Amino acid sequence: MTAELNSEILHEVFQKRAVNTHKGDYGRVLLIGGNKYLGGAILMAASASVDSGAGLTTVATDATNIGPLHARTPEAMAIDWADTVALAEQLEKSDVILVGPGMGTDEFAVQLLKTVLFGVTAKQILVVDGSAITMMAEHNLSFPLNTFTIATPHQGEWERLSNVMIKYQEDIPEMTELQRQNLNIDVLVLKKYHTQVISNDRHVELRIGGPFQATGGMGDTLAGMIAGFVGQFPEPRRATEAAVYAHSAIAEQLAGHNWVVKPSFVSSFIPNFIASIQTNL
Ligand SMILES: NC(=O)C1=CN([C@@H]2O[C@H](COP(=O)(O)OP(=O)(O)OC[C@H]3O[C@@H](n4cnc5c(N)ncnc54)[C@H](O)[C@@H]3O)[C@@H](O)[C@H]2O)[C@@H](O)CC1
Ligand SMILES: Nc1ncnc2c1ncn2[C@@H]1O[C@H](COP(=O)(O)OP(=O)(O)O)[C@@H](O)[C@H]1O
Ligand SMILES: [Mg+2]
Repeated sequence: MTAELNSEILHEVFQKRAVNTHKGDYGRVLLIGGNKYLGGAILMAASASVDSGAGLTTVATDATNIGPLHARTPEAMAIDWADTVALAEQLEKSDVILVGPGMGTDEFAVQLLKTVLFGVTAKQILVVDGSAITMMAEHNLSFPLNTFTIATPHQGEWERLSNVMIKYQEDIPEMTELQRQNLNIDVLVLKKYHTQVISNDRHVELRIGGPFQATGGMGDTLAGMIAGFVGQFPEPRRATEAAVYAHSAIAEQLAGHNWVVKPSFVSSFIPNFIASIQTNL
């Protein structure tokens, strides 16, 4: 039975911060994506990670995106994703790695994705989104065996990756669960109207949110939130569920006075939303 994902998850996951802590205690998050044409995707993921409260956010992206990133989100650090030495250093020291938003699917992107999939370790958490999911499907790549992996496909991306057609995703959820296990995904966030979050201990469904979220960048923002949440809150399954719930709860609040809710608008309300549930005072 699929249970409803409700606001209780927020109270379970959001924890008051201990006073004697510092940025190193709240996650070193590395976001990899944004080619020359899709830089906005990784910029949106970056602001979502920073606004979620990640201790340190670093972006590995096409060099053309670094100036715009710094102008919009100066809290984030950046490296040129073609700089193999800087990339290897960041890959080694990060706690959470998100790969895929706006990455594109060209040969450079495929090689970069392989570097990430082969380079992650058991101490890290990997979040795979967007173009990275499409490339995994196209090139038959495997998720790493020893790294906790969260995949965030929309239905079209899940169809490519799992070969479960969208109509069967709806009618026969058991096929999706079987493929989640076969593909070695620890948490599957199957994004759609009524997003599902499926992990080995439970299967929950989101029943808030709405078509005011049907705008490019909404998933890139969710991916950045998930990275920021798993970087700072314990238990990545529950932290992912909390991110999925908070993302749509914020959008729904904003939809009261907005026809569409811009993804960057959602991000800007994350700190306020978390504080409405949990304060540091
Ligand atoms: N400003 C930017 O730079 C943006 C960059 N983006 C990036 O562009 C790349 C391609 O992603 P896209 O998703 O746009 O394109 P894709 O071509 O990968 O997927 C979209 C296709 O999937 C189908 N589909 C079926 N069910 C769906 C569902 N429930 N939700 C969404 N689509 C569904 C759509 O009809 C469409 O044909 C990704 O890396 C993504 O991160 C997008 O996020 C859009 C904004
Ligand atoms: N009609 C809808 N109702 C609820 N949520 C929606 C709706 N349309 C889109 N969303 C949400 O918006 C996000 C879109 O993600 P995605 O398709 O990856 O966007 P992008 O890649 O453009 O950033 C998902 O979280 C999805 O659940
Ligand atoms: Mg997407």
